[in-house]
Amino acid sequence: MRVLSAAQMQELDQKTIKEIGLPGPVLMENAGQGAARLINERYRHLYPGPAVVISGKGNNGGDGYVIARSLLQRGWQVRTLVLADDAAVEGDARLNLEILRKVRGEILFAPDDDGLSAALSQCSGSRLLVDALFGTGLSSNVRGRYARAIAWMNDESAPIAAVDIPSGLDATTGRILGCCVQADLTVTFALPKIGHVVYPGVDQVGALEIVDIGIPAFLLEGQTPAQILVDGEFARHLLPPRPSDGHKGTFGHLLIIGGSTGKSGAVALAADSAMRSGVGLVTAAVPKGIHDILEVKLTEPMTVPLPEVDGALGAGALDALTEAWQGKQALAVGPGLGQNEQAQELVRRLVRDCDLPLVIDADGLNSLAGHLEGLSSCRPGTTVITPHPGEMARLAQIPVEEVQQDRLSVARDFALRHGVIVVLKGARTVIASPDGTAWINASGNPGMASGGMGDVLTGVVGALLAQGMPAAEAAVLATYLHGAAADRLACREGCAGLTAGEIAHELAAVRYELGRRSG
Ligand SMILES: NC(=O)C1=CN([C@@H]2O[C@H](COP(=O)(O)OP(=O)(O)OC[C@H]3O[C@@H](n4cnc5c(N)ncnc54)[C@H](O)[C@@H]3O)[C@@H](O)[C@H]2O)[C@H](O)CC1
Ligand SMILES: [K+]
Repeated sequence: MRVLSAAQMQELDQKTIKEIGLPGPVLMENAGQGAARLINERYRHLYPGPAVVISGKGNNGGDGYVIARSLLQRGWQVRTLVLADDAAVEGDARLNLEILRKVRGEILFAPDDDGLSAALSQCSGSRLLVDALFGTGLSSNVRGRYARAIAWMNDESAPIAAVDIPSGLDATTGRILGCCVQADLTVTFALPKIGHVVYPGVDQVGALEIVDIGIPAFLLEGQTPAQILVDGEFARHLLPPRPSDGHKGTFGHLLIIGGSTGKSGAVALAADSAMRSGVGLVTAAVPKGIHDILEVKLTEPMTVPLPEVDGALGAGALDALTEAWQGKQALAVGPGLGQNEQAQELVRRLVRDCDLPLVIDADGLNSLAGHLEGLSSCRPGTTVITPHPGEMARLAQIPVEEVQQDRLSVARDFALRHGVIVVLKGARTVIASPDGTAWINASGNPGMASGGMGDVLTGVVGALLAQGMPAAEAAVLATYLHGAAADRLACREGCAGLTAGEIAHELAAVRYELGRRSG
């Protein structure tokens, strides 16, 4: 499902009005009536209220006036609190404020602090709150009486139904701008916004419902860059074919490069999860000091011992690696690699010299921090990097706080600049392509917050690359399957104490069940 930025939604609104000729008041009526219907259904147990609509002076408030009128006509006791002067309300909102007045809606104006205190004292004890204060027009941190109104709503015991987006949430980044309504229900229009589906926004919206307000879907066609929420319905269409006459060679051979003393498990997890993701063959190229350990840990995957220095891959391993990647379909570089300078130099040379599809993770990524020129030698759009926020910060040379402030933009900018697919891991992992398209993964849970999970993801990405999937699709599907495997396990064991190895064991079943879903 597509998700929109605030600007993209406003562009769609305006195109519908100007190019299609659907007047703004009709859009607002459709929005308000649709929202009122859902509110009336969900809060039937609170009928007939009293309910209060807390509105701003913009079109989000305009939606609120339509909702107030619609609830009034359904028999609800409704009052509307406008945090502005009467005269400040303009345009389509003005039209609906006048209509609300003519249908005898009770309207209170709170243009200043004193007015707000007086009005709120009349609204205490309401059974239902409707948040129509700010929508996609919020453009800065919420302050003053607006912040007081939000705090008041959150402190009341009544559930809050947010119109379009919880007030205080940035529709484009999902950031909280000072303070934010904690909604029980959010009714949005046409399509979800990015802010609804990324953290911390995800925690603010409550139940998310979408109302069609009459915007033709074809208007989306030309709109770029696209953002896509990846759920099972979307992911299942990415599953690669599995020809019944397929053999090991059909499904590719993945070479995994990594490991160091004390970090053999990372390679083992990546190799095991690759095998469970449908690849034909896996070979793990590791420092010879841990080779025997891997021979014991791994059964199906093959192993190759490489020259080492201090327990990690040494510069002398390049020739052996060059030979090892012959005849392979993809490489996965980094699990357990370590921070040894020779191993890091080896990765930089490999990235420069190898033109196979590549997934680079963990210390493989740290090798590239400050040496990004190597990425430009990769064929555009064939290399996947899978940083967590700290690794992304080192690669982009910005503070990790800045990465987390706008994950989508950081991932997108890096992908665009370096021609790679970026998988920026975390709750609601973001995948970004050099063409600007971004995906937001909806699967996964806090049970994934433990060591080894990234190695498992690396194995899944590598396995799908080796099966011939285009890099962006492989990254999106792998991220979804990885989270869905954790969800499948969490259904039985909860979200604490899950191990990466157990999640890897769910991968085959998750892929099978996804393939059996029907549209
Ligand atoms: N035809 C349409 O565009 C439709 C829009 N819909 C609804 O409209 C809102 C977007 O309305 P907009 O007027 O652009 O802005 P808001 O109502 O979200 O904001 C109100 C107002 O607030 C001011 N403002 C912005 N930031 C702050 C701040 N930090 N502090 C104080 N005031 C602030 C700003 O000047 C705005 O004017 C959209 O969400 C929908 O709910 C209809 O649904 C469909 C048609
Ligand atoms: K709102």
